Amino acid sequence: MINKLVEKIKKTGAPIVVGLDPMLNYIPQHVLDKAYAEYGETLEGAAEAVWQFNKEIVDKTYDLIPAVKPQIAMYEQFGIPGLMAFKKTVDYCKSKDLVIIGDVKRGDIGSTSAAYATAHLGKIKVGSKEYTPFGEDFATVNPYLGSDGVNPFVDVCKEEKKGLFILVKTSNPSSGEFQDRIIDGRPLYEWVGEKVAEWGADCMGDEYSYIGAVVGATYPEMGKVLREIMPKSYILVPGYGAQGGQGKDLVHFFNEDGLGAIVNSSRGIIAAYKQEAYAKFGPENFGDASRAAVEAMVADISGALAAAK
Ligand SMILES: O=c1ccn([C@@H]2O[C@H](COP(=O)(O)O)[C@@H](O)[C@H]2O)c(=O)[nH]1
Repeated sequence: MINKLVEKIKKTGAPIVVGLDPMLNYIPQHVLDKAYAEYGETLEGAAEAVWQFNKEIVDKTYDLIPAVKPQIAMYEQFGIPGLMAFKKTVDYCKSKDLVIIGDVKRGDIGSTSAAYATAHLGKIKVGSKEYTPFGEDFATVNPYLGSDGVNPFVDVCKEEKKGLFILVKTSNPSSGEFQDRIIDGRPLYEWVGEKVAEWGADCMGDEYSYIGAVVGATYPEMGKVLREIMPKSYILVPGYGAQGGQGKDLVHFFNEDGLGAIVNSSRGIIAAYKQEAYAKFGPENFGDASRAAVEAMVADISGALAAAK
Protein backbone atom coordinates (compact mmCIF):
# COMPACT_ATOMS: atom_id res chain seq x y z
CA MET A 1 0.00 0.00 0.00
CA ILE A 2 2.95 2.36 0.55
CA ASN A 3 3.79 1.94 -3.15
CA LYS A 4 0.23 2.91 -4.10
CA LEU A 5 0.39 5.93 -1.78
CA VAL A 6 3.70 7.11 -3.27
CA GLU A 7 2.44 6.54 -6.84
CA LYS A 8 -0.76 8.47 -6.17
CA ILE A 9 1.17 11.35 -4.58
CA LYS A 10 3.40 11.51 -7.67
CA LYS A 11 0.43 11.32 -10.05
CA THR A 12 -1.68 13.98 -8.32
CA GLY A 13 1.31 16.16 -7.37
CA ALA A 14 -0.53 16.58 -4.07
CA PRO A 15 1.31 15.39 -0.94
CA ILE A 16 -1.85 15.93 1.04
CA VAL A 17 -4.57 13.98 2.77
CA VAL A 18 -8.09 15.22 3.37
CA GLY A 19 -9.14 14.57 6.95
CA LEU A 20 -12.73 13.38 7.14
CA ASP A 21 -13.51 14.61 10.68
CA PRO A 22 -17.21 15.44 10.47
CA MET A 23 -18.80 17.29 13.38
CA LEU A 24 -22.48 18.23 13.24
CA ASN A 25 -21.64 21.92 13.44
CA TYR A 26 -19.63 21.67 10.19
CA ILE A 27 -22.52 20.09 8.30
CA PRO A 28 -24.69 22.58 6.40
CA GLN A 29 -28.28 22.92 7.60
CA HIS A 30 -29.82 21.62 4.36
CA VAL A 31 -27.90 18.33 4.75
CA LEU A 32 -28.94 18.01 8.41
CA ASP A 33 -32.58 18.84 7.62
CA LYS A 34 -32.76 16.14 4.94
CA ALA A 35 -31.18 13.48 7.18
CA TYR A 36 -33.40 14.38 10.16
CA ALA A 37 -36.52 14.37 7.96
CA GLU A 38 -35.72 10.78 7.02
CA TYR A 39 -34.36 9.39 10.31
CA GLY A 40 -35.43 11.92 12.94
CA GLU A 41 -33.10 13.75 15.32
CA THR A 42 -31.50 10.44 16.25
CA LEU A 43 -28.05 8.88 16.12
CA GLU A 44 -29.14 7.38 12.81
CA GLY A 45 -30.08 10.84 11.55
CA ALA A 46 -26.72 12.26 12.60
CA ALA A 47 -24.87 9.34 10.98
CA GLU A 48 -26.83 9.82 7.73
CA ALA A 49 -25.91 13.53 7.71
CA VAL A 50 -22.24 12.64 8.29
CA TRP A 51 -22.29 10.14 5.45
CA GLN A 52 -23.99 12.54 2.98
CA PHE A 53 -21.55 15.32 3.98
CA ASN A 54 -18.52 13.04 3.47
CA LYS A 55 -19.82 11.74 0.16
CA GLU A 56 -20.16 15.25 -1.28
CA ILE A 57 -16.65 16.21 -0.14
CA VAL A 58 -15.15 13.03 -1.57
CA ASP A 59 -17.06 13.46 -4.86
CA LYS A 60 -15.72 17.01 -5.21
CA THR A 61 -12.08 16.27 -4.29
CA TYR A 62 -11.13 12.66 -5.04
CA ASP A 63 -9.50 13.40 -8.41
CA LEU A 64 -7.12 15.92 -6.80
CA ILE A 65 -5.88 13.89 -3.85
CA PRO A 66 -4.14 10.61 -3.07
CA ALA A 67 -5.69 9.83 0.30
CA VAL A 68 -8.25 10.51 3.00
CA LYS A 69 -7.94 10.20 6.77
CA PRO A 70 -11.22 9.51 8.54
CA GLN A 71 -10.85 10.22 12.28
CA ILE A 72 -12.78 7.43 14.01
CA ALA A 73 -13.62 9.51 17.11
CA MET A 74 -15.88 11.74 15.03
CA TYR A 75 -17.92 8.64 14.06
CA GLU A 76 -17.78 6.84 17.42
CA GLN A 77 -19.52 9.79 19.05
CA PHE A 78 -22.67 8.66 17.20
CA GLY A 79 -22.39 5.09 18.50
CA ILE A 80 -23.12 2.14 16.25
CA PRO A 81 -24.77 4.25 13.48
CA GLY A 82 -21.64 6.43 13.55
CA LEU A 83 -19.37 3.42 13.10
CA MET A 84 -21.56 2.29 10.20
CA ALA A 85 -21.05 5.72 8.62
CA PHE A 86 -17.29 5.25 9.15
CA LYS A 87 -17.37 1.92 7.32
CA LYS A 88 -19.56 3.33 4.55
CA THR A 89 -17.10 6.21 4.14
CA VAL A 90 -14.11 3.82 3.99
CA ASP A 91 -15.85 1.67 1.35
CA TYR A 92 -16.87 4.68 -0.71
CA CYS A 93 -13.36 6.15 -0.67
CA LYS A 94 -12.03 2.76 -1.72
CA SER A 95 -14.44 2.75 -4.69
CA LYS A 96 -12.85 6.08 -5.67
CA ASP A 97 -9.38 4.45 -5.49
CA LEU A 98 -8.26 6.65 -2.60
CA VAL A 99 -5.77 5.42 -0.01
CA ILE A 100 -7.46 5.31 3.39
CA ILE A 101 -5.61 6.20 6.57
CA GLY A 102 -7.73 5.17 9.55
CA ASP A 103 -6.88 7.63 12.31
CA VAL A 104 -7.67 5.21 15.12
CA LYS A 105 -4.59 5.69 17.36
CA ARG A 106 -4.69 2.16 18.74
CA GLY A 107 -2.06 0.29 20.75
CA ASP A 108 -2.38 -2.06 23.76
CA ILE A 109 -0.90 -5.26 25.14
CA GLY A 110 -0.01 -7.69 22.35
CA SER A 111 -3.20 -9.77 22.25
CA THR A 112 -5.42 -6.68 22.25
CA SER A 113 -3.28 -4.91 19.62
CA ALA A 114 -3.67 -8.03 17.46
CA ALA A 115 -7.46 -7.65 17.64
CA TYR A 116 -7.25 -3.93 16.79
CA ALA A 117 -4.98 -4.74 13.86
CA THR A 118 -7.45 -7.34 12.60
CA ALA A 119 -10.33 -4.87 12.96
CA HIS A 120 -8.71 -2.06 11.01
CA LEU A 121 -6.18 -3.64 8.64
CA GLY A 122 -6.86 -7.34 8.54
CA LYS A 123 -9.46 -10.04 8.05
CA ILE A 124 -11.41 -12.05 10.60
CA LYS A 125 -12.46 -15.69 10.23
CA VAL A 126 -15.94 -16.57 11.41
CA GLY A 127 -16.41 -20.32 11.04
CA SER A 128 -15.65 -21.10 7.42
CA LYS A 129 -16.11 -17.49 6.30
CA GLU A 130 -13.71 -14.56 6.22
CA TYR A 131 -14.63 -10.88 6.63
CA THR A 132 -12.91 -7.52 6.33
CA PRO A 133 -14.21 -5.56 9.35
CA PHE A 134 -13.24 -1.94 8.56
CA GLY A 135 -10.70 -2.31 5.78
CA GLU A 136 -8.51 0.79 5.97
CA ASP A 137 -5.12 0.78 4.20
CA PHE A 138 -3.11 2.42 6.98
CA ALA A 139 -3.81 2.91 10.67
CA THR A 140 -2.33 5.30 13.21
CA VAL A 141 -0.76 3.54 16.18
CA ASN A 142 0.22 4.70 19.66
CA PRO A 143 3.63 3.14 20.43
CA TYR A 144 3.81 3.99 24.11
CA LEU A 145 3.12 0.41 25.23
CA GLY A 146 6.36 -0.66 23.52
CA SER A 147 7.26 -3.18 20.83
CA ASP A 148 4.83 -5.89 21.91
CA GLY A 149 2.01 -3.38 21.41
CA VAL A 150 3.24 -2.46 17.91
CA ASN A 151 4.43 -5.83 16.54
CA PRO A 152 0.92 -7.28 16.00
CA PHE A 153 0.13 -4.30 13.75
CA VAL A 154 3.38 -4.82 11.84
CA ASP A 155 2.57 -8.53 11.40
CA VAL A 156 -0.85 -7.76 9.91
CA CYS A 157 0.71 -5.12 7.63
CA LYS A 158 3.17 -7.73 6.32
CA GLU A 159 0.37 -10.23 5.64
CA GLU A 160 -2.06 -7.74 4.11
CA LYS A 161 0.34 -5.26 2.47
CA LYS A 162 -1.00 -2.44 4.61
CA GLY A 163 0.85 0.26 6.58
CA LEU A 164 1.13 2.21 9.82
CA PHE A 165 1.73 5.76 10.94
CA ILE A 166 3.18 5.61 14.45
CA LEU A 167 2.80 8.61 16.77
CA VAL A 168 6.26 10.12 17.28
CA LYS A 169 5.75 13.85 17.95
CA THR A 170 2.14 14.96 18.02
CA SER A 171 0.90 18.38 16.95
CA ASN A 172 -0.99 19.39 20.09
CA PRO A 173 0.23 22.16 22.42
CA SER A 174 1.03 19.88 25.39
CA SER A 175 2.69 17.12 23.37
CA GLY A 176 6.02 18.10 24.92
CA GLU A 177 4.89 17.20 28.46
CA PHE A 178 6.02 13.62 27.92
CA GLN A 179 7.30 13.42 24.34
CA ASP A 180 10.04 16.05 24.83
CA ARG A 181 11.35 14.63 28.14
CA ILE A 182 15.10 14.06 27.95
CA ILE A 183 16.10 10.44 28.41
CA ASP A 184 19.78 9.48 28.24
CA GLY A 185 20.52 12.87 26.70
CA ARG A 186 17.87 12.85 23.98
CA PRO A 187 14.17 13.72 23.82
CA LEU A 188 11.78 10.79 23.99
CA TYR A 189 10.36 11.54 20.53
CA GLU A 190 13.84 10.93 19.04
CA TRP A 191 14.02 7.53 20.72
CA VAL A 192 10.58 6.70 19.30
CA GLY A 193 11.68 7.97 15.87
CA GLU A 194 14.69 5.62 15.98
CA LYS A 195 12.41 2.74 16.86
CA VAL A 196 10.12 3.60 13.91
CA ALA A 197 13.17 3.54 11.59
CA GLU A 198 14.15 0.15 13.05
CA TRP A 199 10.62 -1.33 12.69
CA GLY A 200 10.45 0.13 9.20
CA ALA A 201 13.77 -1.23 7.94
CA ASP A 202 12.26 -4.70 7.78
CA CYS A 203 9.14 -3.45 5.99
CA MET A 204 10.32 -1.77 2.81
CA GLY A 205 8.17 -1.00 -0.23
CA ASP A 206 9.93 0.07 -3.45
CA GLU A 207 11.16 3.43 -2.18
CA TYR A 208 9.72 3.88 1.30
CA SER A 209 8.86 1.72 4.28
CA TYR A 210 5.25 0.95 5.04
CA ILE A 211 5.95 1.80 8.67
CA GLY A 212 5.62 5.58 8.83
CA ALA A 213 5.42 8.19 11.56
CA VAL A 214 3.15 11.00 12.73
CA VAL A 215 4.96 14.30 13.32
CA GLY A 216 3.00 17.53 13.82
CA ALA A 217 3.32 20.47 11.41
CA THR A 218 3.36 22.67 14.50
CA TYR A 219 6.90 21.49 15.37
CA PRO A 220 8.96 22.16 12.21
CA GLU A 221 12.39 22.03 13.91
CA MET A 222 11.63 18.64 15.39
CA GLY A 223 10.29 17.53 12.01
CA LYS A 224 13.68 18.36 10.48
CA VAL A 225 15.55 16.20 13.01
CA LEU A 226 13.05 13.36 12.72
CA ARG A 227 13.26 13.44 8.91
CA GLU A 228 16.97 12.61 9.27
CA ILE A 229 16.39 9.91 11.89
CA MET A 230 13.75 8.13 9.74
CA PRO A 231 14.85 8.72 6.10
CA LYS A 232 12.79 5.84 4.70
CA SER A 233 9.63 6.39 6.72
CA TYR A 234 6.74 8.38 5.30
CA ILE A 235 5.71 11.12 7.72
CA LEU A 236 2.01 11.90 8.18
CA VAL A 237 1.93 15.57 9.14
CA PRO A 238 -1.23 16.80 10.93
CA GLY A 239 -1.55 20.35 12.20
CA TYR A 240 -1.80 22.21 8.88
CA GLY A 241 -4.49 24.90 8.61
CA ALA A 242 -6.77 24.92 11.65
CA GLN A 243 -3.85 24.25 14.04
CA GLY A 244 -1.68 26.91 12.41
CA GLY A 245 0.76 24.92 10.22
CA GLN A 246 1.62 26.47 6.82
CA GLY A 247 3.49 25.29 3.71
CA LYS A 248 6.63 27.20 4.64
CA ASP A 249 6.89 25.22 7.90
CA LEU A 250 6.82 21.90 6.14
CA VAL A 251 9.76 21.92 3.77
CA HIS A 252 12.05 19.91 6.06
CA PHE A 253 9.49 17.17 6.55
CA PHE A 254 10.18 16.19 2.94
CA ASN A 255 13.23 14.40 1.50
CA GLU A 256 15.36 15.73 -1.36
CA ASP A 257 13.23 13.65 -3.77
CA GLY A 258 10.22 15.84 -2.87
CA LEU A 259 8.61 12.79 -1.24
CA GLY A 260 8.49 11.39 2.27
CA ALA A 261 5.68 13.45 3.79
CA ILE A 262 1.92 13.68 3.45
CA VAL A 263 0.19 16.63 5.08
CA ASN A 264 -3.27 16.37 6.61
CA SER A 265 -5.91 19.04 6.84
CA SER A 266 -9.34 18.22 8.24
CA ARG A 267 -11.35 21.27 9.37
CA GLY A 268 -9.47 23.50 6.91
CA ILE A 269 -10.88 21.46 4.01
CA ILE A 270 -14.19 20.01 5.14
CA ALA A 271 -15.45 23.20 6.77
CA ALA A 272 -13.86 25.52 4.18
CA TYR A 273 -17.24 27.01 3.24
CA LYS A 274 -17.34 28.60 6.72
CA GLN A 275 -14.08 30.49 6.12
CA GLU A 276 -14.13 34.02 4.76
CA ALA A 277 -11.86 33.05 1.86
CA TYR A 278 -14.44 30.56 0.56
CA ALA A 279 -17.65 32.25 1.75
CA LYS A 280 -18.66 33.00 -1.86
CA PHE A 281 -19.51 29.31 -2.32
CA GLY A 282 -22.14 29.34 0.45
CA PRO A 283 -23.31 26.32 2.46
CA GLU A 284 -25.18 24.90 -0.59
CA ASN A 285 -21.88 24.48 -2.42
CA PHE A 286 -19.74 23.31 0.50
CA GLY A 287 -18.12 20.60 -1.65
CA ASP A 288 -16.89 23.19 -4.15
CA ALA A 289 -15.44 25.22 -1.28
CA SER A 290 -13.57 22.09 -0.12
CA ARG A 291 -12.23 21.58 -3.63
CA ALA A 292 -10.97 25.17 -3.74
CA ALA A 293 -9.35 24.68 -0.31
CA VAL A 294 -7.59 21.52 -1.52
CA GLU A 295 -6.25 23.42 -4.56
CA ALA A 296 -5.00 26.25 -2.31
CA MET A 297 -3.33 23.79 0.09
CA VAL A 298 -1.53 21.99 -2.75
CA ALA A 299 -0.37 25.33 -4.20
CA ASP A 300 0.88 26.47 -0.76
CA ILE A 301 2.90 23.30 -0.13
CA SER A 302 4.21 22.93 -3.70
CA GLY A 303 5.14 26.62 -3.74
CA ALA A 304 7.07 26.26 -0.46
CA LEU A 305 8.89 23.16 -1.76
CA ALA A 306 9.79 24.87 -5.06
CA ALA A 307 11.02 28.00 -3.26
CA ALA A 308 13.28 25.88 -1.03
CA LYS A 309 15.06 24.21 -3.98
O1 LIG B 1 -0.46 14.75 16.31
C1 LIG B 1 -1.59 14.64 15.83
C2 LIG B 1 -2.12 13.42 15.47
C3 LIG B 1 -3.35 13.37 14.89
N1 LIG B 1 -4.08 14.50 14.69
C4 LIG B 1 -5.40 14.36 14.03
O2 LIG B 1 -5.35 15.03 12.77
C5 LIG B 1 -6.57 15.74 12.55
C6 LIG B 1 -6.29 17.22 12.52
O3 LIG B 1 -7.46 17.94 12.28
P1 LIG B 1 -7.44 19.51 11.85
O4 LIG B 1 -8.88 19.86 11.77
O5 LIG B 1 -6.75 19.60 10.52
O6 LIG B 1 -6.73 20.25 12.91
C7 LIG B 1 -7.51 15.30 13.67
O7 LIG B 1 -8.18 14.14 13.24
C8 LIG B 1 -6.57 14.94 14.80
O8 LIG B 1 -7.11 13.97 15.67
C9 LIG B 1 -3.56 15.70 15.04
O9 LIG B 1 -4.18 16.76 14.86
N2 LIG B 1 -2.31 15.74 15.61
